[in-house]
Amino acid sequence: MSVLRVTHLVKRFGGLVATDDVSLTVEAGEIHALIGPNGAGKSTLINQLCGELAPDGGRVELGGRDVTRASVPARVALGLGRTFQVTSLLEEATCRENIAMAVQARAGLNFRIWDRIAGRQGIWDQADATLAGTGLVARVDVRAQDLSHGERKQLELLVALARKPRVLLLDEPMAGLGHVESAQMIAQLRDIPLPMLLVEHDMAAVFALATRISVLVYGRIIASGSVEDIRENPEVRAAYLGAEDALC
Ligand SMILES: Nc1ncnc2c1ncn2[C@@H]1O[C@H](COP(=O)(O)OP(=O)(O)OP(=O)(O)O)[C@@H](O)[C@H]1O
Repeated sequence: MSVLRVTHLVKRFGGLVATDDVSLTVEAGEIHALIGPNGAGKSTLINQLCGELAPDGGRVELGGRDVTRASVPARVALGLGRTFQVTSLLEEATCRENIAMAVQARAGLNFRIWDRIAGRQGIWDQADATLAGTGLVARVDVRAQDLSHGERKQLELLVALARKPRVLLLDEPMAGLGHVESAQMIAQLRDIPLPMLLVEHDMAAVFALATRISVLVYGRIIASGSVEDIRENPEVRAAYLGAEDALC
């Protein structure tokens, strides 16, 4: 059974078909990358998977359950985790607090009784366990607003992981990162033992991480296959005309 299954998904904005009969799966143990030129419909697809945008047709299944009409929180509760193109951090809170709040949200606890609940120490312990061995371990007490762009991206990923998802949707995790930070992010993603759908423009990162690649152009998946299949596919190269170096 696929961890995530999308079947014949359609989304229209007026006359524009932004997601045009898209079918794809994310299987256990795979990093399925979704690539495509600007405006191809990648964000529109992710937003439908998360429940932020209702599809006009088709079906989304999470762990075999139909979630096509399910709310965002219902999907999170079923194990859907995501990172965002635009930051979702609590700026005034430290790294440790950002993660603790994600742990707490998963536990469904009330913020006002945080100091009184028996499980308080457990929340901090889980936050520390999430941070242990990561590039942020020396930055646990730094506020999100004082982190570098690369550190913020790392923290966003850890916040998503603190919710203990079963599958991760990653929306451009490399965006805005320099060479060194990208390498760190690739290493961090490689260490995560979760199936992922990775939307990314950075082809070096896609080729380094993906076990399967699907190519979206004008809302349609025009090719899907291994890294080698996609690199050599003439239709894909044509879709990236002008940016062919990206596929080398
Ligand atoms: N809310 C909306 N209303 C109308 N059109 C929209 C809306 N959202 C997206 N679109 C259009 O749908 C198409 C797909 O956009 P989308 O943002 O999903 O592409 P993308 O592949 O994520 O692009 P990028 O790589 O630049 O982020 C574009 O033509 C866009 O202009």
